[in-house]
Amino acid sequence: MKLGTPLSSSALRVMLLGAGELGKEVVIALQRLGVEVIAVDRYADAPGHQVAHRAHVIPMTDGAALRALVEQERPHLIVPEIEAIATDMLGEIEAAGLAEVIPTARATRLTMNREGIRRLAAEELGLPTSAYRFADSLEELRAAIDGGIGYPCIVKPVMSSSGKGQSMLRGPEDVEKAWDHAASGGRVNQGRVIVEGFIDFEYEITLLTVRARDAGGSVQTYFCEPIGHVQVGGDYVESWQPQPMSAAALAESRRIAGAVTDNLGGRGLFGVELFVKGDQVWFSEVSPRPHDTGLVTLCSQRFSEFELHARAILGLPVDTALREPGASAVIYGGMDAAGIAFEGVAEALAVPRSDLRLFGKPEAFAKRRMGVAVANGADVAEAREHARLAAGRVKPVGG
Ligand SMILES: Nc1ncnc2c1ncn2[C@@H]1O[C@H](COP(=O)(O)OP(=O)(O)OP(=O)(O)O)[C@@H](O)[C@H]1O
Ligand SMILES: NCC(=O)N[C@@H]1O[C@H](COP(=O)([O-])[O-])[C@@H](O)[C@H]1O
Ligand SMILES: [Mg+2]
Repeated sequence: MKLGTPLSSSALRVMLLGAGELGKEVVIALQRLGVEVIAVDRYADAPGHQVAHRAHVIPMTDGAALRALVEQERPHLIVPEIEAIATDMLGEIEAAGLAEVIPTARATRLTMNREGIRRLAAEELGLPTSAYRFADSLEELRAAIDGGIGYPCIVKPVMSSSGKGQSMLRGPEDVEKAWDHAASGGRVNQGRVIVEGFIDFEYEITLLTVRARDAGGSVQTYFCEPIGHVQVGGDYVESWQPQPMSAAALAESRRIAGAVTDNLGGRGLFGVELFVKGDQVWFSEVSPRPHDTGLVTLCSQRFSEFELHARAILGLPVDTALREPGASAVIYGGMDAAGIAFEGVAEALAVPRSDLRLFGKPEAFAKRRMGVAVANGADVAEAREHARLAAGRVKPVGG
């Protein structure tokens, strides 16, 4: 893939579908390599819009609108950044040779819907996962739980992320509430849910896995050090790298991540989510793109997950080495308001070895991720302390 000069006839053009906090960092990484970047999202002034060469707002789940924009912009690469996209149209675009879809149109189709990736991992690849069933109505959901999943269990819309619409159920009295919550919480209301048996894991990790060309030009699989994280209500609040693991659990994690990403194919970085107990590992899900818990790599790796994604998709070699222990801690909006301001930034940055990203989202919600603190330390425990302290000092206030 030849790199050229942005905004000229030699430009290599990349279109991001989704321009949130993760996309913003990918845009910056691509621009550092002289790529012309077009950022697309469902709302105006998304974080990635603010740093791209051009910005567009379209309903990305509308296939016709997506095709029209691709024909107008003629990107060489299309890089999905969020799951809610008209992935069937991505398949048509790929088949027509209009653009290359990262990592592949099939990977984005399978992972946008929990059913696609779960059936692939568990039924085709035979990988260990929680028990699961799918349901299209409250009655079917009750029947699935009574018919074998049991309690506790977790209900999620088949299309959602960041914990939206997710509930943990402890008994029959929780079923109706969980169904209603799922119906209102998915990014695309499909009226279908997955119910999963609860896995009583010791810890959970994201294993960032990169499919990139080596010096000889063939695609190889590279693993980053495991990232540990804490989730509240299905959304990540803290992550750190490296997560200590037994040699057996690490080998099993790599086996699972290798199997899934080999099958999905293409080039790019994947976030493989795994649950671990002792030497036992369960596959949970995979993002065929940078992962929110991987924000920690902004301070812990030689190259962040965003830089690795940029390199991999451009056909360039990668280096997944850890630099030093690091951690990240999320900053939520804490209120529903547009154009908020942030106090305490100087105090936050006075925390030793800390840094911040304020994403610039035009509108805050109480539980919308508006920023993140990252920090290093002598070890993971100290890095976590620094990151938590820095994040806690940033106070969103009304604009
Ligand atoms: N079967 C399960 N057993 C135990 N915990 C679970 C299970 N499924 C999900 N969780 C918990 O909920 C979190 C979020 O679940 P999941 O990753 O499926 O949601 P998500 O909406 O796709 O989130 P994201 O987009 O942030 O990855 C998991 O990281 C884990 O902490
Ligand atoms: N777990 C997936 C994830 O973290 N995705 C990140 O959040 C953005 C959407 O945020 P928003 O809902 O605040 O617009 C996405 O665009 C992506 O950057
Ligand atoms: Mg997840």
